[in-house]
Amino acid sequence: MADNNYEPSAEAKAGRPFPVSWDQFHRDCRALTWRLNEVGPFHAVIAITRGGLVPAAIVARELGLRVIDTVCVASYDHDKQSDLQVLKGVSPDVAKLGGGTGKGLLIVDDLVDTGTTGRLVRQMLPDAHFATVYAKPKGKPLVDTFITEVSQDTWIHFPWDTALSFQPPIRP
Ligand SMILES: O=P(O)(O)OC[C@H]1O[C@H](OP(=O)(O)OP(=O)(O)O)[C@H](O)[C@@H]1O
Ligand SMILES: Nc1nc2[nH]cnc2c(=O)[nH]1
Ligand SMILES: [Mg+2]
Repeated sequence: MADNNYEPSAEAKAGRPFPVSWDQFHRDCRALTWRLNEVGPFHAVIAITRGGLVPAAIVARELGLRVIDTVCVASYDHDKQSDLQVLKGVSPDVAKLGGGTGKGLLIVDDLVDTGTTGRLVRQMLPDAHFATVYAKPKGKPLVDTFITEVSQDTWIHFPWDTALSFQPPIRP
């Protein structure tokens, strides 16, 4: 029987796949850190889980930062966007370091897409610096620093979501 409730996933709607290798991701995170180094210094890094954990670790290593916090949010169930849920906010110690408004704090995420997640963290910490590795046009205005812009119809495949697999040759 036909499923009349079928709703295409965000990935299917985006259409254009953009696979990123570990190597490429590491290089892009380093490039991001070179830019952030011009903006800092920062008291602490706040990773937006889960995707922000990997770039936050690399950025923190490069900037010599050892105070790392998380804001835990969920907005996509695999690739279907649902209501944004805040599962954990900023820890009181780190909020204090940022004077309550986030001044001197660095928020890191892997990407901005529609900007829903970015908007929420900006509301929580309006004076923090918000950095992402990748940015799509709708979310770009929310980010202070990013490295690579991709089109809105691109779906980024991160190395922790993918695995090497056989590809048949183009000409059989
Ligand atoms: O700009 P938006 O449209 O809000 O999309 C961007 C957010 O979506 C992804 O997170 P997701 O909620 O899928 O969770 P994850 O980080 O745990 O993979 C990504 O890591 C960003 O945080
Ligand atoms: N992996 C992945 N997650 C997302 N969440 C919102 N947009 C994207 C995207 O392009 N790739
Ligand atoms: Mg995320």
